[in-house]
Amino acid sequence: MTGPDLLRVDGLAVQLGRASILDDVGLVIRPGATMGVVGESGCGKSTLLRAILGILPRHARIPRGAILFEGRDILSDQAASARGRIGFVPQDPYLSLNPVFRAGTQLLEVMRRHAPGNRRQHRAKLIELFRAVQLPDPEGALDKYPHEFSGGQRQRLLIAAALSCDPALLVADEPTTALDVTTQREILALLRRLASERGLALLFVTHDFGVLATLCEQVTVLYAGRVVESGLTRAVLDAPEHPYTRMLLACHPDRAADLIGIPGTVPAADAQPSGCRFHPRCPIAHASCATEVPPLLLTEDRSVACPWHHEPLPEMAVV
Ligand SMILES: Nc1ncnc2c1ncn2[C@@H]1O[C@H](COP(=O)(O)OP(=O)(O)OP(=O)(O)O)[C@@H](O)[C@H]1O
Repeated sequence: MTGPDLLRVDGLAVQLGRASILDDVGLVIRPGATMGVVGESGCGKSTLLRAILGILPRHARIPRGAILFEGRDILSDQAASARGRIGFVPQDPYLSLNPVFRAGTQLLEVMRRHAPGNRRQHRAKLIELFRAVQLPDPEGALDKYPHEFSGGQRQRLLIAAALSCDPALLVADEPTTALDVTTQREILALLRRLASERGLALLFVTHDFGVLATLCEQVTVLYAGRVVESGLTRAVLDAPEHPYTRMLLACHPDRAADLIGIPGTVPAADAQPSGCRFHPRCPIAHASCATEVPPLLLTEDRSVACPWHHEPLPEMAVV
């Protein structure tokens, strides 16, 4: 792929008190590209999205790193407004709408704060977006309360809201986990279509390798707040190299289930192991893995943070 970067995260560290939630995290998304972020629960996926969206908890610190969006460092106050072109689709449509206000009232309020134009223009744009996300009765939808929509329809509403600021990047935190399987498929197909029709880039957090394979050209695998492997999704899924990625995938040959099954647990963020953070769970760990932080090595089609990635894993490494 060529062209300028749309989003570039460089050497990002996030701390909450003494806990190192993210360390030296980097990723690059080009305009119109799709990137998935995977890793077990607690690996820092949501924290990465929150840092990009500027919604980290108040006590979070960013001791190192940069987040460049359209070339501007959005961690600095002056450039924070550049985040206006990043749309966010939340995880749970049930929790993300206020039940006591009509859909139109809530979404028009979001547009009043973030989109240019007056109320009449915002209304017309919302109806057009409702059409684009295939919400039934787009005009009547503005006057309905959240409980009058199904879960899938609420997610469509929130996707329309995310599109209302004309984003160049749509960030989504497991936007289909609260939905049934059929609705999940429809929402994923919708996101794929919108992304390709509008030239939108997608940054997608998921637990689901099936979702990853269908929606994301590239993948970043996080473990305990660090990137362990990144590259083209097809290459990584077909031939994972980092022991962590290999074990994740070995647990889920159908690649459509939640990530469970690697012996041990993700370390607590305030008790990260020294050296490679995966070494206490790694079946091929060498002595140096406990002391030396492995750099990301560039191989032919990806980056991998393990000098021993060519070594085979012993059988029964996963439960
Ligand atoms: N507000 C907070 N205060 C303290 N620790 C936090 C806070 N938010 C997250 N953490 C810790 O940061 C680490 C990463 O959490 P994060 O939610 O980013 O992980 P995740 O990969 O998105 O997990 P999940 O898949 O379960 O959503 C975890 O150890 C978590 O306990």
